[in-house]
Amino acid sequence: MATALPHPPRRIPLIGDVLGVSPKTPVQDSMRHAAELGPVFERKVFGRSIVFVNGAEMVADLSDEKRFAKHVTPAISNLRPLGGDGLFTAHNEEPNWRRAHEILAPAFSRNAMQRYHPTMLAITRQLLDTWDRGGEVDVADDMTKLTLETIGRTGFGYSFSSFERAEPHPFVAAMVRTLRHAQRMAIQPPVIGPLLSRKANQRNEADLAFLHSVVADVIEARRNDTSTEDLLGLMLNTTQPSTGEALDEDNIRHQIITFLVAGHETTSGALSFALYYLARNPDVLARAQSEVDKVWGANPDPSYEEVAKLRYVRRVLDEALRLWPTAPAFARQAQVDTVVGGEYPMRKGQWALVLIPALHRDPVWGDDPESFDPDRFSPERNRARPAHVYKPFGTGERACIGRQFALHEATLVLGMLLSRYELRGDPSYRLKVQELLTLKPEGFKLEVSLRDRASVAA
Ligand code: HEM
Repeated sequence: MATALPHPPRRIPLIGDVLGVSPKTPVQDSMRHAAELGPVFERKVFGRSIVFVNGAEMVADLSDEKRFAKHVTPAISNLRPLGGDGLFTAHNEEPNWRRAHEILAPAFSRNAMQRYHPTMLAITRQLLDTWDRGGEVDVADDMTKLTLETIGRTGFGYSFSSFERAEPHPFVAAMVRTLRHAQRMAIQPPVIGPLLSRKANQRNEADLAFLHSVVADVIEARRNDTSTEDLLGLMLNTTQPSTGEALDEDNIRHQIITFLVAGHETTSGALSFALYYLARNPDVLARAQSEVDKVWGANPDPSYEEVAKLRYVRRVLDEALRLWPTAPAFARQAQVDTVVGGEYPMRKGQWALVLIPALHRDPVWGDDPESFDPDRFSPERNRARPAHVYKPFGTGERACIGRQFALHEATLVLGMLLSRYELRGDPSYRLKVQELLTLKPEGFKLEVSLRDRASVAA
């Protein structure tokens, strides 16, 4: 942006705005700056400047698809060794973006969701089998097992045997390390940084090779299968409707890794935050539980259609994603010379980062944006809010392709857990948000026990 922007105090020449910030919490540090500096501000790190936008009016401008499009930031570019020109990391003009987007669209249709539903339910029941033993559960770990298994089996017919192992699948450990590596690379100092990270780079190469080998196995297992019922079937056996072009094998590998990562990290975080807020808010928990009992009855076996009937549970999820949108930022690049927020000129090619958790605390959300209130998402209050103030799934053509998948899966799982268990959080737990490109409540545990069915029936 051409106009001088507010920036954090104590800027150091050459180094920039690094005092008082931690490489482990870039999002939460930026949220603090947003609260102090207002709807737009700039941070400099080692000579690189990033403009952060979080005001509702300005985000509405950035959401205008005629003037702005997705920008692949340096942080996303660092994920290219993992995702290549897969959907998430592709530049807008790369032909494989539109090709894959068209080829994969049927995998996210209502029909496809109906097909995935029994698998999602079966995997949820595997989680219930382990929770039925009662006692303390590590919420983020269990939600990660569940969501990885769900995308693996519904998308690729591949099981990570997540519930049969004591430790998470090695794919998860390798993936977490590569995400951490990419996050560190995004803020390392020039020249000295690459020298210091030689060993870490070697480790990262080994992790990438391992991730690609898992994916090669996933493809091999389906080599002679001609079905087109899931993501992999569509990629192996169909072509782009508008051109007749197929995806090449390199790109298919990148798409699989993309979906395995994008398809589980964010949903598992969303479920974990929702459970955290349920445990913290007994009134909300009681209301959600009573909705599930009323709509599904005792011992539920919900059909696809019955999941969307859990209106209040869905609001709990929406509100958890308001406070902690688990993919916390997206970037927009000007396609023309323009002005945002009525006063900030942006030249064609300039870009800005939308800090979603700060947008979700804009004054349009009322004077107590930190409070957890699922009724913010009642139909009346939804209608009363301006457009473009709620963006947990990004915006425009490059918004999340898996939105309905995530919402169906998460509502189903929350409904099943609410129906079956008393959920008690540790009252001394203080929310600690872990940042690893996506957000999660770190170290959050629940004490679970089977509900007393007599009281459910009453
Ligand atoms: C609560 C869960 C989820 C959240 C909060 C979320 C959030 C997002 C956001 C914000 C973007 C846009 C990123 C950008 O503009 O740079 C995105 C893109 C994407 N998401 Fe999700 N996502 C979720 C679940 C899923 C699931 C379940 C899948 C797959 C089954 C998925 C696959 C993708 C893909 C492939 C893209 C890139 C789309 C494109 O550029 O064409 N996501 N997601």
